[in-house]
Amino acid sequence: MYFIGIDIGTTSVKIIAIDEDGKIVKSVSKEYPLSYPKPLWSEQDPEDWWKQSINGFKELLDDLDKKEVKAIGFSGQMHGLVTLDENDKVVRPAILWNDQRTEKECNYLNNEIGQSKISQWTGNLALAGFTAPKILWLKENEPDNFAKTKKIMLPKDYVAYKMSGVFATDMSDASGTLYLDVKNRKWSSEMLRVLGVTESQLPDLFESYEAIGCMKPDIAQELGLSKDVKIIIGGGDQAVAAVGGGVVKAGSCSLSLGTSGVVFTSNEDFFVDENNSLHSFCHANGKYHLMGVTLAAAASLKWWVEGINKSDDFDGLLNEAKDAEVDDQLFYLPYLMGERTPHNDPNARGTFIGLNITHERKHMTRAVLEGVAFSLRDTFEIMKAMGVEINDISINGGGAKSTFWCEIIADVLNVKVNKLNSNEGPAYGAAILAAVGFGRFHTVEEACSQFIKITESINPNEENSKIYNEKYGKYTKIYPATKELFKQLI
Ligand SMILES: Nc1ncnc2c1ncn2[C@@H]1O[C@H](COP(=O)(O)OP(=O)(O)O)[C@@H](O)[C@H]1O
Ligand SMILES: O=C(CO)[C@@H](O)[C@H](O)COP(=O)(O)O
Repeated sequence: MYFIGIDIGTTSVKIIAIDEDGKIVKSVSKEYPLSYPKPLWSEQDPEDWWKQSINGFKELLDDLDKKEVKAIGFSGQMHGLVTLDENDKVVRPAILWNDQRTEKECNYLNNEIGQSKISQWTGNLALAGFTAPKILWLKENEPDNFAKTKKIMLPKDYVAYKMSGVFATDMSDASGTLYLDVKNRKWSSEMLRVLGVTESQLPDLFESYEAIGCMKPDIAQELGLSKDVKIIIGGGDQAVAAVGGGVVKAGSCSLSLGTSGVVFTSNEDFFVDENNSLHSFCHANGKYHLMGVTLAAAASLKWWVEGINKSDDFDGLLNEAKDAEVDDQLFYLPYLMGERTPHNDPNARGTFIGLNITHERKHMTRAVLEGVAFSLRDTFEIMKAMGVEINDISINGGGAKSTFWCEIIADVLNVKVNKLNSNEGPAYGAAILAAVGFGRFHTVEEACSQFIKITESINPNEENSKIYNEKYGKYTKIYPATKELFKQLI
């Protein structure tokens, strides 16, 4: 038996097949472009997700016994606004999670409607990347497109819809729209009224491990699969990555080093932190979770390696950076796309501070890795202040390929960092949800306990932790000192 997990990531679609014991049999990945048509904008064409998903499936299934494929589970980048017209054609490019154009709409929601109502209705506050402010933006700036929109969905739901014909989403991904009543796991009628959207424009809600239907016969035929292959809706990539990392028990913690960086804890019950500064969302196991998000984590490294150094040699640049001593005077702020946790500031910008004549590329690469780790520590500190006790974290995402970066994170957070038998994060979690939805397991927890193994633990280095603790103290002073300047510069 094979279960397939598909993750519609920001840089690529990743598809993996696992067997009934959770062993990865094959994995493929297909890239697609990301466009920044204007400052603050970030968009993708949903058709690219679909085309590359089909190409990826064909490659994955090439040498697998197709009749053994039983179920497909989904995961995807969260918050993206996908709009379809009455003929199910995409109305405009999807507006992504890291798009920052909605400051005005967020101010309207948080200040005019008011934070207390928004939080009471949804469990969260308006942030620029969330879906609700994007709908308000569309209504105001592209009224013809708004009028044409008959279906509103999230990235993975678009691919699942094309594959199954069922208009569906799940609680974990829907949490990031800001029009789900997270606590009660239903659409918020109050928020829909504010947005001018009706429930008929929204997908039906499922839990992440539930089957929404089967593969459409024409797609099954194209891929050589049975039309009885079950489609399991899956979830937002962060909740699903947490499943892939076994973070399903209350208090357990994961860290994702994808395009974004995320610190995530699993909770039994719905909970909102004092300042509502963390995302308070439904988990993919039917319960709840909290997370904080830095918008440019591995995106900072990709920008540095590919964009600035015009190289594709990630390992080469990272190896070079190992030679640089920890330098307590050189800092990097990773706010290339504005920032969510803890500043919630679309105007924040990336910065190197403290450069001197002796600095070389290796020092700057190291500063990039450290700056992302410090930004993740900001969320970690909020969680610790809430009384969440974190002794170890499981790590996933493309950045976790670098043991050096994992070591820096262990030192900066002063916790043990666990690498797992699968570094495929969301795609692996999606395959686990497929196995649960097919009926191989009764619960997500049962599947995780059988499939997930720690392969390597990285303990913090006491001396480096001390140095980084002091360096973090200085780091936290840079954003407040530059905040007003960033605003004036934009
Ligand atoms: N060898 C490497 N070491 C560390 N990071 C890497 C390496 N190769 C790629 N990456 C990082 O992995 C990121 C992609 O991670 P991934 O989890 O696939 O992101 P997403 O799901 O957002 O598409 C790239 O942005 C890049 O910075
Ligand atoms: O906005 C969020 C979570 O709230 C991001 O985590 C996106 O879901 C995209 O994730 P990656 O592409 O970085 O995995």
